[in-house]
Parts: sequence; structure tokens; C-alpha cells
Amino acid sequence: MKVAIQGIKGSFHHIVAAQYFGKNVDLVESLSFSEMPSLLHSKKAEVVIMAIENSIAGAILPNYALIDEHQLSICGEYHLPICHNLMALKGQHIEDIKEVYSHPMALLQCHKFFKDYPHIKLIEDKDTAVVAKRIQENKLKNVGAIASTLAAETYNLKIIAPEIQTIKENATRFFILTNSETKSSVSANKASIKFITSHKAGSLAEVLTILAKHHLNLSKIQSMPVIETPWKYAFFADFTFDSYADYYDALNEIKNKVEMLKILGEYSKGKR
Ligand SMILES: O=C(O)C(=O)C[C@]1(C(=O)O)C=C[C@@H](O)C=C1
Repeated sequence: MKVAIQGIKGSFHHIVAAQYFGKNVDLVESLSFSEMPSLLHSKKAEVVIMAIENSIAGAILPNYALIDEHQLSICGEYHLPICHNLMALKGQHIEDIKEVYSHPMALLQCHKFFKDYPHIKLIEDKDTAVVAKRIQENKLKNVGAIASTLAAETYNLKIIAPEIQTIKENATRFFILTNSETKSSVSANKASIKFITSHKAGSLAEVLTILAKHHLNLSKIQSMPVIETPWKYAFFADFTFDSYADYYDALNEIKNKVEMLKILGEYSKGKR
């Protein structure tokens, strides 16, 4: 199975790939989320793993648009506890570090730690692990990376400050995506949909009431601008259910209440 990830070996996406598909997974490394749909369409990858939200930093909004615009289908989800470490070449100490590079989502999760080190400049980069690799390959002194312990091991760096995320219990939710059509799956107990309501009082409440009536448990709702119509919004909702029949009935009712409805995926709820 060719699995595309954002990042390289040692990134958090790599850890998800190994835990979800097994250690011998055939990784297709990519340094941007926006490149991922084309990897599926060109068949360079059969599935893509994409982070969608983090418990500290929140949703990765552009990824909702990518999934929607490129007609990707969510076939699974995975929650990974995220522990960030500050690492550098052996022999370096925190006082030596002048610049720290990392993925923007990782920087967001560690901002508080750096308040005590105002001499350190924080700089966005493509991936957590790619910085670790670059520090080792170019023997970069005075430069730090924020990355996983796997990245420290892989690129032989020293962890100079462990667990630097703002809240210890930090986790990222990832989607497993394909570009085949969403398959109805009666064994599913979770679904993600997109819908657009008309701009009249109570139209969103109506949809939420249908979910509640059919015992669907909303786990996330995200609004996204409909860019063709300024100030109009689409809603991306995730919910869990015990009975596929309840879900099916709810969707049929919602269909008649909204301007558009799209199923983004039906899958098994990931362990948290
Ligand atoms: O840079 C990495 O290692 C990634 O896998 C990316 C990513 C993300 O996109 O959120 C994954 C998990 C963490 O939340 C931080 C960064």
C-alpha cells in the first residue's frame, strides 16, 4: 500500500502511517498538504494521511477545502498523542539556540514554552522532521528543531527540552483519504458531511435537531466560507452513531432541508 504523508521519516504523519498501516508501509513523502490530492489522482499513492485538527492549535482549515475541492473520500481517522521536543546537535544547550524551525502547527502548539526564551526566533518550515534532518546533514549549530522523539533518533539529535507542548495532553486527529467514491459502509459508526443551509432563521438549528432526533452524536462542526458568495458559509459536520439505519434516515431528512449535502466519508470512529 503506497501511503502519502505530509513530511518525511520521523514526522508525526510517519508515526500515524506506521501505527495505522504497519511498520513496513510504503511511504510517499510530500512537503505540502496541497500536493497530496495530485498524488492520489496520478496514482503515485493509494491513500493519503492528512492532519485535520489539533487539540491545542485547532482545525487546519485549508485541509477541509482540499478534501472538498478534490473530491477526496474519508475512509478512516486516527488520533495520535503529540509530544514535541526541542532538539539540536549533540553538545548544544538551550542558551546556544538562536533559531528554531518547525511546521506551523507544531510552533502553534509550543508557543508558551518559548516565552521564557525571548532570544530564540521561531520560524515556520515545511515539516518537523525535515528540520531535524537538515540540522544533522549540515551540522547546523545554534539551530533547533521541534519534532518527535522518532525524529531525534532517526537524525541523531539530542533532545534539549522534552515535552514542550503547551498542554501535556496534546493530540492531533488525522484523516485517511482516498480518491475513490465514498462507499456506503453499514459497519461504519461515524460520518463526515458538508452541507449549506439557506440564510433563514433556524435553518442550521433544523439540521441539528434532525441529528438529535435520530440519535446521531455531533462530535465536530466547522463552518467554512463559500468563497463564490461572500459571507455565505458551508458546514462540515462529524458525528457518531450506533445504528446505520438511524444515520441513513437522518440524511434523507436533512437532504430536504438544505441547499446542498455531500457525504465526505463513512468510517469507523478512531480510538482517542
Ligand atoms: O510536521 C509534522 O511532523 C507533521 O506531521 C505535521 C503536523 C500537522 O500538520 O499538524 C502533524 C502533527 C502535529 O500536530 C504537528 C504537525
